[in-house]
Amino acid sequence: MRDWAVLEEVWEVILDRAEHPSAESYVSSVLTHRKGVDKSLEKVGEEAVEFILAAKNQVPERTVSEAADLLFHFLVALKASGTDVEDVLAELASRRK
Ligand SMILES: N=c1c2ncn([C@@H]3O[C@H](COP(=O)(O)OP(=O)(O)OP(=O)(O)O)[C@@H](O)[C@H]3O)c2ncn1[C@@H]1O[C@H](COP(=O)(O)O)[C@@H](O)[C@H]1O
Repeated sequence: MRDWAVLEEVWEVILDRAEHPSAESYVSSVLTHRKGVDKSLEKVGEEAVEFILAAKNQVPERTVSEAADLLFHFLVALKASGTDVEDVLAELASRRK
């Protein structure tokens, strides 16, 4: 079993940063920004492209690093857009055959 717990940990940190913003926090800076949703969505697009290029060019280390960036910014974008991860997980689960 892979350690998916880190994804949950990062999600919990994002929720905490939303509730208790701090000046040093990148996540808080995005979530409290007037255009936070736009900023986070822009990062998702940017990181998705970087991930695609790394994977297409078969650069394993960069593919891993860009995949991590994409997952992180995707989670921030979910929070910024008011989407609950639980709903996404439930949707995925409902598609299981
Ligand atoms: N995984 C990350 C993570 N990945 C990237 N980043 C930040 O995201 C910003 C953008 O970095 P990228 O590498 O995505 O892009 P870049 O091209 O280097 O930078 P840009 O010019 O695009 O802004 C940088 O400030 C990075 O430090 C992250 N910031 C936080 N986390 C996680 O979120 C937690 C909370 O972080 P804070 O909110 O900063 O406390 C941390 O403990 C980590 O687990």
